[in-house]
Amino acid sequence: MDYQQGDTIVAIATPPGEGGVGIVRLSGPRALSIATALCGGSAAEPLTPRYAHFRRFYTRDGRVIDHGITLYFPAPHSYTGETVVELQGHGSPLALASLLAEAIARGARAARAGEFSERAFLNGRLDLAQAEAVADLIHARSDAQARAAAASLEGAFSQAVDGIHRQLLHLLALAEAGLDFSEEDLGDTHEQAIADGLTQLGRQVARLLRQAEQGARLARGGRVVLAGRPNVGKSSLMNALARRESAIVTAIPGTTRDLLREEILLNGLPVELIDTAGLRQAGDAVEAEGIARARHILHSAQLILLVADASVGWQAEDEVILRDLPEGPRRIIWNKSDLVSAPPPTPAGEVAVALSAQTGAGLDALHQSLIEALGMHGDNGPFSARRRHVEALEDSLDQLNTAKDLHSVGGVPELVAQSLREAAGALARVTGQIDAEDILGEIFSRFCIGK
Ligand SMILES: Nc1nc2c(ncn2[C@@H]2O[C@H](COP(=O)(O)OP(=O)(O)OP(=O)(O)O)[C@@H](O)[C@H]2O)c(=O)[nH]1
Ligand SMILES: [K+]
Ligand SMILES: [Mg+2]
Repeated sequence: MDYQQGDTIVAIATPPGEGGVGIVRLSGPRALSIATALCGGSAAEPLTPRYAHFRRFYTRDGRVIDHGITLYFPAPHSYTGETVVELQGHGSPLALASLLAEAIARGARAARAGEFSERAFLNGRLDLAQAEAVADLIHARSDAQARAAAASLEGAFSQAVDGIHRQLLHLLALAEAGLDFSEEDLGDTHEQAIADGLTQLGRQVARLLRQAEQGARLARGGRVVLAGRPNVGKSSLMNALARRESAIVTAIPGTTRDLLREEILLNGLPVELIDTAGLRQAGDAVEAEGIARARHILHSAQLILLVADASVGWQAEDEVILRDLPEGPRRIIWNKSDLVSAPPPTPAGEVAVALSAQTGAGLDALHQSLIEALGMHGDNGPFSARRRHVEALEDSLDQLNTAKDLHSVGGVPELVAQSLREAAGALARVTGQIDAEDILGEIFSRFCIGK
């Protein structure tokens, strides 16, 4: 894309609210002329590239809105690859809103969410995986997430993808060379080289896929839902895990009605805990709504903790709840174990953890069980990734395996080459070298405005 084409976008790049500094960012062919006008027009010295100018910012009728630093980045040496100007004033929501309105009045357009990063991608300043890492870094909620996103932004993931992509194209060239000659011409060494290449690339993609899965898990975090009969101690357990009195605990069954959320860190990864209303025949409309919400949220859980009362053992009502749970990982939690000498028998085929939310006994074992059930043990992966990347790598691996199978039985060389081409294409989707248009809206709309 020619960076001198298209409109000029503007946004407040700093978060909403009061702060020391507030930044309005312009990008596009008219960024310099609009910023110059905002800074008083031709009366002031022209802006020098990458130089911090102290400037007043004016309305069209000459009123001073604020003053601060103006930075000018001529295309293509900017975040977006277009001409960018930043006006860095005070973090006053009203002054920033005026500045934004003035820029729009002078011909800029309010930027959509993620539009600066989208332009950076379209202008080749970032590949797609890196642009996604920008959003992941901004939204990171744990140190491990931030570090992984920074690694992706630095290109750790993209370089691994590109490296394999290059080798795949090389192998494809080799396979295609075979199409023009009969087998006798090229001989066994040629076929052996293709076989070796397929095996080796399969291993590399499989390894990268595992890392991407770790990275995606890391970026996503986990959601754990606490469910069970009234009064078994779901809210008590939530408070014990969150280490604060977040939920109301009383001896009255049906205490919790709304969904309650707390975030905890497990092995450096954020996990969202959700406490729910006790599941039973509801007493009133409020409780009925709480129970409906509880049942609904169970479907989005990565892990369900079905809490039961160790002092009374497994009840018919527990069994009904267990049978109604959606498919997926779950654990039985024998709470109130402080009241018994040994936990009661657990239903066959279920994994249980005995603990006491009140005394804290058994909480460490629960932590371990959560880490294991959510696959959060060990290495968090060297970079952040997303479901989209994992799927593309899976496709690539599938195609490589197909090529390998076809080749090993002496299948049609054209089909081997076709599978290799598809394997390369799937990799290219990760970094957005191909098929990017369809997903840009989806990816960048989740960014914040001004990024
Ligand atoms: N002895 C003992 N009592 C507990 C334990 N955990 C919770 N309780 C008591 O059990 C009662 C119910 O606890 P809650 O945490 O409100 O139970 P809940 O499952 O959230 O109840 P609802 O929100 O009404 O469904 C309270 O009186 C708690 O003090 C425990 O580990 N040991
Ligand atoms: K209760
Ligand atoms: Mg409760």
